[in-house]
Amino acid sequence: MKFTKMHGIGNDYVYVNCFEEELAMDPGRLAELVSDRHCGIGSDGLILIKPSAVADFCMDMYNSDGSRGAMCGNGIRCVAKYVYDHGMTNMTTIRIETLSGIKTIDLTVKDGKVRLANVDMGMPVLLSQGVNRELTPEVRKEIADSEIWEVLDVQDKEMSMIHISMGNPHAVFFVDDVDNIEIEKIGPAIETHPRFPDRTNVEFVQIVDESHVKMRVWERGAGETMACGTGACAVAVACRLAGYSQDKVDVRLLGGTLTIFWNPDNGHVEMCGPATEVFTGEFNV
Ligand SMILES: N[C@@H](CCC[C@H](N)C(=O)O)C(=O)O
Repeated sequence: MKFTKMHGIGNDYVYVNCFEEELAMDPGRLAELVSDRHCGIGSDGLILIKPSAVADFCMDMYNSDGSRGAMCGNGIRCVAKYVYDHGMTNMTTIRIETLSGIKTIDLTVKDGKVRLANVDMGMPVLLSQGVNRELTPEVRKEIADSEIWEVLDVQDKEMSMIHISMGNPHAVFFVDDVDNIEIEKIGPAIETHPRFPDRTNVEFVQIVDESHVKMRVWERGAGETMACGTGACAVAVACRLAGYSQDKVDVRLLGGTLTIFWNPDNGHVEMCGPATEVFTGEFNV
């Protein structure tokens, strides 16, 4: 099977062009095999680039444990770069179908290659306290502090979080020092907490100033990763709701920085960042 290894600020996936390749096995099992950092290629998961009946292309993503993800922010920038750089389209505005809807990506191209991708990630949804409330510009203006937060009992400690969906769920916690979090211990405890029957992604965020924050992520189905695009969007929304940041914020992750803008006019979140192709190869299945 031919593949391409790509990453979005260190969040790395194996990409398979399904316009040309046929999968020899179930994609979840394949994701586990290719992701193995000793016996496979090594990645946070697998992303299939497929034809779409409703958009220009379709992205189908799997975490390294074989579970399917509805959306992947770093992955979608890489898919957009792949289809442009490999001559599958010459459009610089591309619509990509995902399990959480169609996303539009605007590409910045230099010397024939994609350098930056700006993704319309859609409207965030508040999940705290078990509600499912679209954060429209109107809701955002009137929402009360008491509706935003939820207290979670984690390992006998009460922790306040803001739970946001960006097409996939993110539990956001504010801390004083992200570098000192025991993420290997607390990450899985929150990911698999009985409060989240479908598990959740977990973010720890430290405020630097009104337009800069630092975060680390424990991803559902993958563990700690260098970055998470949907996670950075959820963090920016949580920071804005909590009154810690402005609409536009630079989110610094272990692998680099994403610029996130929560547009007050249409309620959509925009994510801007790079995408990188590392190598191509063949995997024996
Ligand atoms: N790394 C991704 C998110 C991948 C899916 C996530 N682990 C889930 O299961 O929801 C990103 O960049 O958004």
